[in-house]
Amino acid sequence: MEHVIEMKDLKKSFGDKNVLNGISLSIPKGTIFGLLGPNGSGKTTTLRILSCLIEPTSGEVTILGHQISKHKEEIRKKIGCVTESPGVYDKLSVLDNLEFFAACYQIPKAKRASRIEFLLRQFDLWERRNDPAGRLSKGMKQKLSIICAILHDPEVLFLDEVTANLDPVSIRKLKDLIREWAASGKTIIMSSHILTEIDELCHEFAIIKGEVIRLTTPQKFREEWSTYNVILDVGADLQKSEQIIKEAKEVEAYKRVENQFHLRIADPETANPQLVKKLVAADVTVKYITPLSVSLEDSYLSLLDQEKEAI
Ligand SMILES: Nc1ncnc2c1ncn2[C@@H]1O[C@H](COP(=O)(O)OP(=O)(O)OP(=O)(O)O)[C@@H](O)[C@H]1O
Repeated sequence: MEHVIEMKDLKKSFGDKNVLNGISLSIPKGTIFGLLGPNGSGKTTTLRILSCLIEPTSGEVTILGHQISKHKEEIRKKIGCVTESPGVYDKLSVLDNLEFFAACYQIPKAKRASRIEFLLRQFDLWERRNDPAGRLSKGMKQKLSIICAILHDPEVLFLDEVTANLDPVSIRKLKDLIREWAASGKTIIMSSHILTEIDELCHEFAIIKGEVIRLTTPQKFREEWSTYNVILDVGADLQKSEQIIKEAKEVEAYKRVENQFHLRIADPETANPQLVKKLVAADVTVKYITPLSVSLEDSYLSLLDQEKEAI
């Protein structure tokens, strides 16, 4: 598998404060990769190192085959980054900001105007093209910094809390765009505190707290933290059902939640029908049996609780 980004034992200290204690991650081409972690866990620091904005204290990063310690200029041409604070010039107009970035990225003059117009229209900023960037709303400024980051059509994108300040319609559009970029082979690393965003978008994600404490996919992570995976509703036949559930070899664990049972069943597709047969044979009315899904947020909070207890 082609890894577009390789981080090896990345460490970063600010003075005597160790912020990154050895992050190693490999990210394949076309992946949307999430960075998750509590405040101050080092997400922005990691993204700033990857974006060549700050130097690591030690460790190495390779992006698209170039070592960051040796080939920053090569890397900068091929990456785009959206950081928490939009890096646009308030006194310049929207168009002049983009002209400036286009010149920095050495986008050929013949292509600049059409590329800029295309992106401004895509992000609903065309009508505001002559306004100074300082007069844009926070969300509009965020869109402008996204355009600045993708103007040169980079192969790798770093997005730090990219949906902050955007309205729901713009967030939906941006999510679709992020999926399109990945489908076209771009590699994206995004940090977010919004777990549904990680869940909906990311193929894989790492939870970091100075180091990687979990590397997983949204689905695997939910499965890992879901103690119960099936809901059974038997109406009024609670006692009789409980006896059957207790004795059923298909059920690994269960708990009663009001008028329902939450069950842990290893192989629901084959085990559920057998359990239902047993219940029906005992004259229990099975109202419904359905998968119990756990949100990524529940799983994440459970993990952080467990980490706290371990300290
Ligand atoms: N330039 C700096 N000088 C000193 N300390 C810094 C600097 N930049 C970051 N830090 C510290 O490094 C730690 C990690 O910060 P970072 O911004 O990477 O966290 P984060 O995971 O992005 O947090 P958040 O979710 O709050 O955005 C924090 O304790 C922060 O105060």
